[in-house]
Amino acid sequence: MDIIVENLVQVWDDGGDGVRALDGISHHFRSGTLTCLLGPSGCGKSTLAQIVGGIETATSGAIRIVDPSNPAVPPAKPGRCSVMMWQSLNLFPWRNVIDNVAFGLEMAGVPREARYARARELIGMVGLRNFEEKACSQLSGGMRQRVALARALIMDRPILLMDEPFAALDAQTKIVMQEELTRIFERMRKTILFVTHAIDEAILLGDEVVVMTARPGRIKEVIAIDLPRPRTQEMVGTKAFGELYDRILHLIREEVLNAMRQQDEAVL
Ligand SMILES: Nc1ncnc2c1ncn2[C@@H]1O[C@H](COP(=O)(O)OP(=O)(O)OP(=O)(O)O)[C@@H](O)[C@H]1O
Repeated sequence: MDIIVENLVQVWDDGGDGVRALDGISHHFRSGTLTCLLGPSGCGKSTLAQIVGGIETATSGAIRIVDPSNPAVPPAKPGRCSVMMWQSLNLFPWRNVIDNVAFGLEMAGVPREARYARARELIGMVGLRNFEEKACSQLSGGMRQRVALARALIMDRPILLMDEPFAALDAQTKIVMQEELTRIFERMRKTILFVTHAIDEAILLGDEVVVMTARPGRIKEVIAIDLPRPRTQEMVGTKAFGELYDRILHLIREEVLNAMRQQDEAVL
């Protein structure tokens, strides 16, 4: 599904003048591509993901979700065709892996046998075969992340929204999960919005990187990542990767400094 965002503005109620989180965001997120949203803390990345996911409604502007291969079909409702995965995974620790993964289908009334069959497929896909019966409280952070990914994928929605899903992982586990995600993405080709603070992660995963300004969030620049797929960690050391990194770092540094200035002014 294509996600077409037009002049999106979000002003959060803070009991005063309001917090202008997004200020005129327009972008076309193309079907089957992975877009990374990158920007300083508080620039509105999560806000944008939540609005695209239908969890929040924008103050003004429009979102159209359309199937590019079937343009005559009316736009879909944001919440209906997306699923969100957060850093705080919201797994049920007392439930086992398979019941966590199958949760969405259980809520949708899918019979036990059918939902377990699908859950087993996805548990295999994320590399957790034979862990079906383990309680989630007994799993490592990386394994819980895999459960959360399988739980999101089981909904089979065309749009996957990922808000810093790997931020809490140790460096090695993060590398493995990034490679897992690229592998799954190349296989499933969903439209993915991936919020991150990490430039290297954005380049490794993304077809494009949307660099946002300090609050109020606007789009500063969109960088196409033309590295070949499949992507692997070995690419991080290449000249092409380094050039992209430097270019994005330059853009981000300016915005992080702006965000820090804003914070200083708020304290004074
Ligand atoms: N529900 C809310 N109510 C009020 N203000 C909010 C709400 N959600 C976010 N904000 C404010 O909107 C601004 C943007 O927040 P958001 O979480 O979208 O930024 P972000 O770029 O994702 O930040 P970070 O990288 O630190 O997670 C911040 O100033 C934040 O405090």
